[in-house]
Amino acid sequence: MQQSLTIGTRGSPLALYQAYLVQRLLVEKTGMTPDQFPVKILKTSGDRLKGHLSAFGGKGLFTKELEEALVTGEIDLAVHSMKDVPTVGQDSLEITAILEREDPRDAFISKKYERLADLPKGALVGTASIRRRAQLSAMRPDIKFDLLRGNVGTRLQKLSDGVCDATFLACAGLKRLEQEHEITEIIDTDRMLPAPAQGAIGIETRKADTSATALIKPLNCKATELAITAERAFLRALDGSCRTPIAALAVWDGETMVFKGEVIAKDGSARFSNADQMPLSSTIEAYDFGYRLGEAVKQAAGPHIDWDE
Ligand SMILES: NCc1[nH]cc(CCC(=O)O)c1CC(=O)O
Repeated sequence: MQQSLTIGTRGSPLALYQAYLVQRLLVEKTGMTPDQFPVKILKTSGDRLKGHLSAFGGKGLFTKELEEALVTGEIDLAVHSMKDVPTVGQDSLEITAILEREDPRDAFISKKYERLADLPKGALVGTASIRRRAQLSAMRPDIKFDLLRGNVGTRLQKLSDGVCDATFLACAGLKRLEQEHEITEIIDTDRMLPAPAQGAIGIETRKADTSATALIKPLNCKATELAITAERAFLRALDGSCRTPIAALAVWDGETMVFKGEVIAKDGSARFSNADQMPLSSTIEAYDFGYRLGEAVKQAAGPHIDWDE
């Protein structure tokens, strides 16, 4: 009999869904049984705090404890939303597989208005995301913001309670939680470019754990891996933390990667973007491509953007 591998995850419904998705895929691929992939819930600092994520150091809030548990061997696999994974990680760990990406777009959700364009002057939007806030401010300087924190279900409940006029959530999470019917309007990526890696799930392992690596590797989706590599390289070139509003999306046109990335001032008053396309097939090419585009944006944005404070 094969050994068992413990899957570590946060306890939110979305995190749990993702952990059990990985368990199911592993069972399908390996012929092993679900109990050989027990799921262990860990609380992360991101699950405890209130307020703006960026005000708490940002980096790794939802992943740090999972990575520590991986290092100590308490768990063998960590399942992450790649959007929440810092671009600089632990040396002894690696993202071994990235699952096929779900819809990367953002969804506008409101009980009062049918479209984003219908929001009246001075409407109150609930979001803890500095990227969505900056992008929306650039489009609509009149909009007011309120922090809306908590997991997807909590936020939807608060919206129903009328604490704000609208919110934005990733389509991916809503689809996975079968809450797609909550979507009021899907926002095209030309209007709101998603966070780097939005919609992608990654599985992290210890580099030294070659048996886990061998089991996980077949779950990797190459097209998604290359896209996420480029988007995260763009992010890394611009900012190691998550305190600057940065967006990036790579999509495929056949063998050609079509990339767009941007950095926005927190108040939406300045915006620097870059787009390019290139046929590529290796992670090194994807990384270089995204990194170069990020460096160019950083150069252009320079003093116009408040990088960190
Ligand atoms: N930071 C929270 C977070 N991390 C990943 C997702 C959505 C799922 C995904 O992008 O894969 C969300 C919630 C949201 O932004 O709506």
